[in-house]
Order: sequence, then structure tokens, then C-alpha cells
Amino acid sequence: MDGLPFWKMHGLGNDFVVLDARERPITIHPDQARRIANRHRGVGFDQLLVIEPTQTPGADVFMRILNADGTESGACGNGTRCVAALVMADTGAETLAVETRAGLLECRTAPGGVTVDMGPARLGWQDIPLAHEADTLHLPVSSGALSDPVGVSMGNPHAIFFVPDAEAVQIDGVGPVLEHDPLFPERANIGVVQVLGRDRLRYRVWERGVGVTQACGSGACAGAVAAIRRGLADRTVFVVLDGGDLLIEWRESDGHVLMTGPAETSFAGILSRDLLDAPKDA
Ligand SMILES: N[C@@H](CCC[C@H](N)C(=O)O)C(=O)O
Repeated sequence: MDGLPFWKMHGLGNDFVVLDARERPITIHPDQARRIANRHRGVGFDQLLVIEPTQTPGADVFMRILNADGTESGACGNGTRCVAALVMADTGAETLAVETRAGLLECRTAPGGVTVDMGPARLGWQDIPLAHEADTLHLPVSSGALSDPVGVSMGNPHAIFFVPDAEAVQIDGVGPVLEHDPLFPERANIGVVQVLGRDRLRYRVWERGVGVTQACGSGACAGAVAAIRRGLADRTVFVVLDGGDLLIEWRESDGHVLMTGPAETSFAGILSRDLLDAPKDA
């Protein structure tokens, strides 16, 4: 395979390699994704995003999402803002419909970035999914000082633990244990939330398939939904992540979650052939 042009983008430090497969198909094997994700020998990313054509009525592009460990996810909030910003800058449009495995996401330019309608928060135990029936407002899972989380699917699985001090949680210790808990057959993104006020939440994350990241857009949505379900926050909240703030609204009329935040391009480059050569675990 020849070298491939890419963009390096990020949303609040959650960083992406973005590939454009609209004109020419691009298949990335998990082993290739892991090589590109390597921050010493590759380019480094939290997620690899592939923009693909779509036949779905109403959709402008399809976005494939690969984690740094090569696994695929249904949702990536920060990545959706970045892909939307990139394509909208290219076409001059102010709106874009991005199809993902989790559904069609309407995006529009907003002051300081992009607003994404992340679709409805899904709250059934099969939606997360869980290994067995359980109340998603009080999941029966714990590790160390973390217990009694709320389960939310934003198209990908999230467990949100409420804590008195988010900074005190050793997220890289407890995160991998909880990510692989048998309650989560597809593993889960693990978030801790400290309520700073009814309109302000502090959120830290251990991302499924990645580890600690500076920000997780779908996780910020899940954190807001969890806090609202528990009666701890209003319908519109700022979520404070390591990389900055996102504005999240859980709309009462249709249950959709709206996320607003920045999307930035760091640089453009070419993925070298050695990163793309025949997959080692094909
Ligand atoms: N960083 C993303 C979430 C990416 C996917 C996640 N790690 C998963 O496996 O579900 C975001 O901004 O939402």
C-alpha cells in the first residue's frame, strides 16, 4: 500500500488520526491501527477515524471509529465534531449529517466549535449492554472506593461513578479492572463524576480500548445524563474534562443529547508504508 494522507485532529486533547476514504476505499486492519496508534513508532492517536461514503438517505458521510487497541466503537463524540468540522470546512456547509454504527448524528457549526446531536441516551440494560438484567440507575459493580454507577449508552457503553473528589481517584488503576468487569460483555468506558454544581460537573475517564484520555465526548454526555437521572444536575451542564469544557444539554422533548465544543486540526501528514504494510496478525 502507498503512503496515505491523514489529518491529525483533536477535541480537547482527545486526539485522532483522520483518513478520507470517500474517493478511494481504505481498509485498516486492527494490527495496522495499533501500529499507527503507537506514540513512539507510529503517529499516535486515541481514535482512528475513517470518513467513508454512505448510501443512507439523509446522511452525508459515514464515520468508522477504531480505538488505539484496534477495536471498533459505535460512538465518538469528540471525533464526530472533528470530522464534521473538517468536512464542513471543505464543502463550506454549516451542517452535516454523520452516520455512525450507532446512528445518524446531525452536526452544525456553533460559536467556538461544533454542536453534535448525539441522539437519544439509551438506558435499558440491553442497550448498554449488560450481561444480565439490572437497574441501570444502580449497576451492581464496584472496585476499590468506586461503587453504584449509572449505566448509559451513547451508542457505546459507559459506567458513571459519582465521587466526592474526582482528582483523588486513581483512574488508571481502577479503570482497566472495571472496563473488563463481567457485567460488561462488550467492556465499558469508565467515568468518574464529581458534582461541582447543578450546572457544572467534573469528569475523568478511562476509555475502553485506549486508557486515560484528556477528554471523551460521549462520556461527557453519559456523565451529564447520569447526573440528571440521579437528580444532581440541571438539563444543561458544563462538563469539565482534563482537556477543557464541553456544554451538554439532555433535551427533554425527545431525549436527545446535544454536545457543543471545539474541534481542531493539529497538522496534516502522510502515513508511511511501514505503518501500512501487510498486517502482522492477519
Ligand atoms: N473518545 C471518544 C470515545 C471513543 C470510543 C470509546 N473509547 C469506546 O470504545 O466506546 C469520545 O469522544 O466519545
